[in-house]
Amino acid sequence: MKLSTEEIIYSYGWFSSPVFDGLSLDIPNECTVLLGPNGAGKSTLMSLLASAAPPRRGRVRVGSWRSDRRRDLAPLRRAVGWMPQDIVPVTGLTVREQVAYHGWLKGMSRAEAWQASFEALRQTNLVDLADRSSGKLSGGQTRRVGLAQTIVHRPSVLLLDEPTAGLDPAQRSSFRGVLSSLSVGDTVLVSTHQTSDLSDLFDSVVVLSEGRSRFTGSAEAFLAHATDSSESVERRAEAAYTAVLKEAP
Ligand SMILES: Nc1ncnc2c1ncn2[C@@H]1O[C@H](COP(=O)(O)OP(=O)(O)OP(=O)(O)O)[C@@H](O)[C@H]1O
Repeated sequence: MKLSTEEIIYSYGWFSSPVFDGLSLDIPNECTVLLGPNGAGKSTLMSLLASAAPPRRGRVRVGSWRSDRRRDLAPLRRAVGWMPQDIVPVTGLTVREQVAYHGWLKGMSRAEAWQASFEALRQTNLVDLADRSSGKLSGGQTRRVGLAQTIVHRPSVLLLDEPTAGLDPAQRSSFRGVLSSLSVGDTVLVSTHQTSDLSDLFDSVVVLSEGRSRFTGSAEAFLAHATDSSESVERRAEAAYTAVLKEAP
């Protein structure tokens, strides 16, 4: 599904300098990794793509919907599943209830959301934890609950903001396994600082720096920025990232 920004201007306050000052970006229609240094604007971009925040100027397009057309906002938000960095447990709910609740928030009926929650838990290997209190889980389990509640309404576009941050290598590997086996979303955008972590998952790459796009293209074109092609994909991804950031904007 088409996912793009057009001439977006956005700042967190009227008097602060803009995070984006006319950002136009076409997100490729596949699994894309979003890279960029701290403060580059990755999380802000994700929240704008999910229409959780309105740009001051410009628009987001998701499929045929536009964020600057009032009647489009509800279907646009339903088409998108956004997993922010912090997953907040809903006090007093079990894992399955929390996942179903997010389906209901996206416009599903209660019965439909309850039904869909089981499938989301199955896809994220959480069926065994369905009746556990959602506030009493490990970091890795909480991330998987975050993923389950993001996919419960079967979005066409999936936005995952640093989904593996703070996880140990085993949990990262397990989360990656879950991610690669998901059968939702024809457009998936994953922000990360761990280039190596997701190298086997991404088809294309976007690099942001200081609110500007520094690279958008296929993974192959991205890796071609690394000079030593005999290195592993992980090492080439790191070298390519450094090279792209060093190039003149
Ligand atoms: N709630 C906020 N209020 C004010 N400024 C903010 C807020 N959130 C982010 N910013 C600023 O917006 C800019 C972009 O931040 P953002 O979190 O989008 O970057 P990021 O690329 O996701 O960074 P990181 O990799 O550290 O998560 C930064 O300059 C940041 O200080």
